[in-house]
Order: sequence, then structure tokens, then C-alpha cells
Amino acid sequence: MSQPSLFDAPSQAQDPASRAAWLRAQLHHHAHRYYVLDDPEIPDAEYDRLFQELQALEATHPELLTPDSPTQRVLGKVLDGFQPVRHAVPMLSIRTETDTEPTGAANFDARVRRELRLTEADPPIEYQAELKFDGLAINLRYERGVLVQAATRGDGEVGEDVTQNIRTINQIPLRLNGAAPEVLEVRGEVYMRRDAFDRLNERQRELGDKTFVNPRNAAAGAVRQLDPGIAAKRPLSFFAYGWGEVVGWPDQPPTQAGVLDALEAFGLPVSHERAVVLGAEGLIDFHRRIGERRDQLPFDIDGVVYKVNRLDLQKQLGFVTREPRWAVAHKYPAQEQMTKVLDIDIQVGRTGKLTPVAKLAPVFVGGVTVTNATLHNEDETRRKDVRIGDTVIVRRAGDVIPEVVAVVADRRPADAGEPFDLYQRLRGACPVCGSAITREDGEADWRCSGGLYCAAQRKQALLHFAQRRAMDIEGLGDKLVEQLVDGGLIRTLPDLYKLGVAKLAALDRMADKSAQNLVEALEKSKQTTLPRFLFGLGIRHVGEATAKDLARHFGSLDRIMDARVEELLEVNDVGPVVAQSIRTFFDQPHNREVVEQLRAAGVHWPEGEGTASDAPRPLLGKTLVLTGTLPTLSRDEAKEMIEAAGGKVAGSVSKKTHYVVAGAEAGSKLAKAEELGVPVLDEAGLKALLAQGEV
Ligand SMILES: NC(=O)c1ccc[n+]([C@@H]2O[C@H](COP(=O)([O-])OP(=O)(O)OC[C@H]3O[C@@H](n4cnc5c(N)ncnc54)[C@H](O)[C@@H]3O)[C@@H](O)[C@H]2O)c1
Ligand SMILES: [Zn+2]
Repeated sequence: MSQPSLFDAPSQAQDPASRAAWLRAQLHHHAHRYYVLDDPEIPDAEYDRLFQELQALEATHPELLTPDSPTQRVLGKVLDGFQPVRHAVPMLSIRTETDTEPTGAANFDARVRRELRLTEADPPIEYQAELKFDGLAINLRYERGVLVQAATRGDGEVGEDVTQNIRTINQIPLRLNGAAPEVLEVRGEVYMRRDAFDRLNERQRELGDKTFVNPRNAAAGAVRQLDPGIAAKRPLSFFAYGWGEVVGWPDQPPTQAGVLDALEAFGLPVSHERAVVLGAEGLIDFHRRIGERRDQLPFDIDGVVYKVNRLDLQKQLGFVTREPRWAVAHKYPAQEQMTKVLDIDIQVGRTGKLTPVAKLAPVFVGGVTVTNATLHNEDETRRKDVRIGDTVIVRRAGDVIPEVVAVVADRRPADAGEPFDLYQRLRGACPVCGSAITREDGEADWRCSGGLYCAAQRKQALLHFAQRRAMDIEGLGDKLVEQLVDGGLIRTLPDLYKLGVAKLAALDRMADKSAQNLVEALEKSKQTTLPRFLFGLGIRHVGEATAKDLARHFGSLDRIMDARVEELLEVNDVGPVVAQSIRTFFDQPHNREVVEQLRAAGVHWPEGEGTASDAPRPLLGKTLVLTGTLPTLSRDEAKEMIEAAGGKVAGSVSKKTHYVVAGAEAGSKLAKAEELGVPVLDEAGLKALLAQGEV
């Protein structure tokens, strides 16, 4: 049904009464999404703007104030399925001081001094400054030191009984240490660490499930989950920052800081990022210090909280409607904001992965101006249904790249783009090199298949080609590859073999001697083997073992390049996905050109007939384990011979091992073989086995 829409909001020029009514309806709707459903539709910053507008309107037009106004009470509600819990002491909200200006702290300090009738002659007030954790407020009730109940805030008066779910949080003690009061209600925040949240979303993405907008939401959803089994799987954490009902605690400390220390001594997690400071200056300094480190904290905070430290003064100051007078929240720039999607680009990563990226109208979020945000992959873009022209929520928290977390559905313009279709958008071709793009069954990502040629994949291709197990080009590491590619010395792989000592020696931090060595290593690498070369090409799914199988089966590169999928499938261990990947790779004209240029540059290897049809493979299907030192064969030679005969070499002995080949100083593997009754051979025995087929 039609709900008030932000999109056709009555203009602010309208009369204050209808504006106020409209704002109340908006706030009620969004509070329900947020507090009850744990599924907000707009960012907090937007909610706060509406809230502040209503507050201002009610201040100038007191006759518009209604008792049910969101400014007058906390808007949570008990979800069906949970037992309601009446709080012994109401759970309130905290007043938010003007967004990010340091003057917020000065206003608060001045107000407190006025309320306490202090003059300039009086000393500065002592405050406890804390982090404002972005999670879900929980009341933990301990009776005689035992956790008997955990409840959400709800509407502040009545919350939900979530004891079962809270018990699954390891950080929350089920029994307090030491001499606990008769009744102690501990208040604090259940939250999810950012790394845990990222892992959770990563897993959701892999499963093709809906991702969570932010850690607060994921944590709130987990706590308010009717199935404790699901709640237990979400990694939640907890920080205590306050208390509710207290009975029988004669030595309760007289300050906020003292009580938090005591809670910690009882075994509750209390953040150490807190300080007792003096006056407005101390608060401003704390706000600044934490602000500088906000991105490095392992969890989200949306601000800091200032509290009068002395409890007798807190009592004297008391409460107004939904907030205490002795505390205030001072926020940082929001980590989520709304903005418009101007376009959707597709970026090619260094391994060829294609990532859709939203181009955004510039927006200030998490302390920086953001113009790009990742959409992760095609399925996720479709699940969120992000289209060009949409208004979206962008999140930037910590050092991670900004991401689009949701579309603001009722702000979609009539001329918004089509549902996202990556293949169509690129017309099937990599935006960098024009090679075909592919997406395999069961994989989330599209990829460019021009691995050897694609500029985006140049560095990766070089490193892969040069590695020890491939072309073994000594001295061609990460840093040098960066320099060579960024400096324009290498555009495609074959350029490697055009590098001369003079060109190399001109590079930063490259001594003549190392340039000379590299040129020699390059020259040496030209003489290689077909398996090494094949592996070095970086064909997706073609690892060392598959490269060896292919080389053995076909004998020559040309035969592999021209093999049909059915022919590739005849190779040991090559399935449909691998066969298709090889076929697609060699179907790209650019990849073939690179291969030709490498051969023209002098890269060569011995070729043979291949074993495609009739060569004997006496060890086909057999698994062998090598241990100790053989008299004449090196470990690599033995392995090569076994594989050539169709066998596999495994690293450890199990019941599935067919033979163990033991040399001098064989250790635990030999013992294991004897224990399991696996036949043990020496070098001569191995050779005899290999010779079996050669009749
Ligand atoms: N996006 C939306 O649609 C939407 C809707 C409703 C509310 N909201 C957001 O919810 C927030 C308003 O919530 P609120 O009025 O319930 O209060 P609040 O979150 O602004 O402040 C009170 C809460 O702060 C938390 N807190 C964290 N650290 C604390 C500390 N050290 N000491 C004391 N309390 C601490 C507690 O959970 C407490 O309940 C705003 O940020 C608002 O944007 C968003
Ligand atoms: Zn490409």
C-alpha cells in the first residue's frame, strides 16, 4: 500500500502543520523498519535530518507537538514471538549534539554548568568520555551473580526477552566474578566486529543470499532472531557501558568511570578506549583523538558519548523526556549516505575478474568524498537491483573500499536504467582488451579470457610467467614488475625478451650487475619444457599438474592449441570446465599472438609424439609417496617419472596409498606404511614397476 514517499515529499514551503504530520509519518515508518524489522530503507544520516527538522519545527511551533511524536519517545516495539520484558529502570536514548563541530562539546558543558548553577569561578566538571558503539542496546540482569535475563531496549519501557540468543555470546559471562550485588542490571551494546561482518557478507554472497547493510543491522538481526541456532552462528561481541537496577551493592563506586572498572572486575567486557577528562576542552580533545583513529578501530562507532562522571551530579541533573541531562552523544561524519548512481562501470582486476562499480554523484561519507563504490558482482547488483539513476545508500567504514549497500526504492526515477546485465553491457568483450568474457557455472564472477594480453592483467601475467615453477626467471619479482609495467618498458609478455642491460640499468635502484644477471636469467629461461611453458601462460584451471598431463598427452603446443574440447577431455584429470577454459584461452587471437611472439623471441622446448593413444601408463590410477633419499634419482626426477607413467605423488601415507618409495633416512612415512601394510619399494623396485609397461 502507499506509504509516504520521500520522492514526492511535500515541499518545506508548505504549512508547518502538514509538514510536521508528514515528518512524523516518515519517522514512524523508518523507525519501524529500523527498530522492529532491522531492515532500514534510508541511511541514519537521512533519518537524523528528518528527526532534527521535526525537532526544530516543534520548538518553534509548540502547538504542533503531539505525545506520540518520535521526538518524545523511543520508537522500538516488541516483535511477535518474543516475550515482553518490562524494564525495572527505563532504557533511554541519548541526546545528539550538533553533528561534527567541536562546539557541540562546549554547548553541552555550558548547559550542564548552568543546570548545576556553577559560575566561572567553579572548577571544570569531570567527564567520562566513551565510544558510542554502533550496535544494539541490551540489558543483562544478574541476580546473585547469575545471568537470569537479557532484554532489548524496545520502546524503552518494554523490551524483548532475548536471553537464549544472548547466552550464545561467549564474551558475556553467565556468572559474575567476585562478590556480585544481589541484583545488577548491566547495560551495554551487542555489536559485530567489522572483520566478522565482512566475512559474514562474503559468505552470504557466496551462497547467493542477501547481504547485510552494516554490522549494526547484522548484529540486531542476530539478537532478534527467533532461532538461537542461527543467532549462535553470527559472531557477536559485547561492551558494557552502563547499568539499570542495582540492589545490594554497598560499595558501588561513586563515579561513572569507577562503576565501569567494577563491571570489568566482575568479568564483563568494557572498552579501554575511554577517559576521564576535564571540561569542554577535555571532551573536544577526546573527540579529536578518537576521530583520528576511528578507521583503525575493529568495530563501527558513530560517535563518542560524554557523561558527567560523578553519580551524585548525574542524579541531580536527572532526565528530560527520552534523554538524560547528564550525557550527550557527539557524532562523527556518517558512514552511510544517500547519493545517485550516475553510471555503472566495469573494472578489470589484475587476475581478470570483472567488477561492476557504481559511478556516484560525489558524496561525503565516512570522512571522505566518494565518487565510486563497488557493486561486488553481477548477481549482487541484481539482487539489490541497482540501476543507473537510482538513489542508493553508500557505506564507507574503516579502510575498506566504499560499497553500495542498498537502493532507496521509492526514489527510483521513471527513467531509471534497465536491470543490470553485465554481458549485455559489455557486449561480451573485456572493456580493456576486447577478449571474450566468460562466467563459469557456480562462479560469481565474470572474467576476461585475454590473460596474456590484457593490460589490466599484465603484472599478474608477468609474475606468473616468471615464477620458479614456470619459466624460472630469477630476479623478476614484484617490485621490478611494477617498475617495468608502470614505466612502459613492458606492454606484453614478449617485451620481456627485448630488455637489454642498458634499459634495465636505467631503472631506479637497479645496479649494472643485477641488470646483467636478469638478462642472463631471461636468456636461460628461453630453454624450457612444454609443461613449464604451458603452466606459465596462466590459463585458468591449468596448474602444474594439468600442464604436465596436457604436455604428455599431446606432445606439442600446436596440438594443444588446436585440440577440440572432446579431445581435451581425453586427458587424465581434465574435466569440462578445464577443457572449456583451455579452448577459450586459445580462441582469443591476442593470446595466440603472444604465444607466437614468445616462440619468435627464442623460447623453445623439446616436443614429442605425446601419449595420446598408445603409450603404456603402468601407474595409471596409482598413488605413490616418496620418502628419504634415493641413490640416483632426485625427488623431482622420481616424481616426473611416476607422473609420466600415469601415477600421482602424494605428500602423506594413507590407506589409499598404493606404494611408498623409500630411500635412505626414511622416517615417519615409512613407519606409517608398515603400520598400514602399504607395499614399500626401493629405487630399483620403482624402476622395475615403471618398466612393466615397456614390453
Ligand atoms: N536508518 C533509519 O531508518 C533509522 C531509523 C530510526 C533510527 N535510526 C538511527 O538510530 C539512532 C537513534 O537511536 P536512538 O535514539 O535509539 O539512540 P542513539 O543510538 O542515538 O543513542 C542511544 C543508544 O546509544 C547506544 N550507545 C552506544 N555506546 C554507548 C555508550 N558508551 N553509552 C551509552 N549509550 C551508548 C545505546 O545503544 C543507546 O541505546 C540514530 O543514529 C538514527 O539515525 C535510523
Ligand atoms: Zn581483458
